[in-house]
Amino acid sequence: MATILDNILETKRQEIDQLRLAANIGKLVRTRTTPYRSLRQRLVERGKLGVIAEIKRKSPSKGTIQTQVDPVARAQVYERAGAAAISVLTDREYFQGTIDDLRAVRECVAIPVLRKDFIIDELQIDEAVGAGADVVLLIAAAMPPARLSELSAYAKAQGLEVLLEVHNADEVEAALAANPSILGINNRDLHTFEVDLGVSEAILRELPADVVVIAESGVFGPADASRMAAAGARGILVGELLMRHANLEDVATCLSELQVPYESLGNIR
Ligand SMILES: O=P(O)(O)OC[C@@H](O)[C@@H](O)c1c[nH]c2ccccc12
Repeated sequence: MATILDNILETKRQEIDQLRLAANIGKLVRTRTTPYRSLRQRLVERGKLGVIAEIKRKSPSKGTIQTQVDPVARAQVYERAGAAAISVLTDREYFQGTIDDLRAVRECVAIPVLRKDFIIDELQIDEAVGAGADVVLLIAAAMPPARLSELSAYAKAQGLEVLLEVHNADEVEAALAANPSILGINNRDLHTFEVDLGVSEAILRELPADVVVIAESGVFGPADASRMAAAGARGILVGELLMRHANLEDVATCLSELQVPYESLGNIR
């Protein structure tokens, strides 16, 4: 049976056909005026856990998460509350985002912005460049290892950083061979939606210490954040917890509490 990831990738192939048409008639913006900002550097330099704060209205596993979303106001609060970067879900069909959300966010903050989508083609990377993204997500489960390396190299050649997402030990080898800027370990299985923070802990245990890692999904409070930091993650990617708050003051408080200082932890990698 087709899983949700299979369905999403099928939709992406149709969107890429549209992008190709746009590119052919010169309607795909590939140039940018804004400088590139390094998320990797921000994660390595700070003495506390970095939070990549996400803008996500809806998801296939949770349905509608928040109806009142002003991406610009929210992004500014994320930045003010100390986020290491902002992740913008740009998939329309399954997450109710758009590339225009990313463009709007880029224009109102100075911290790095991640294009979060299901990227399987160079044209989507071109589009990310044009919209002002600093980092793109590539998902190991979405393509064969050789293609992963190809797209990673292409994105880096455009000046972007690559966040490469894995979910199990089998994907790690291909991911590291693609030489990502940052390795992301998704605690959520994109086929079954099952979430387990133990996934990050298990994979981190086997990784060389010089790999910059962020733990993605399933963080629902400071205790979870501390757990991911203690396992050796430099950062966490947080969506639902922040998005459930409609009140932006509450968003800021919630985000501040997740940035746990490394000194407070016992066994840091
Ligand atoms: O809402 P959460 O559980 O905090 O998760 C955020 C983020 O990790 C999640 O949105 C995500 C991680 N990898 C993805 C790939 C595609 C779409 C979404 C994702």
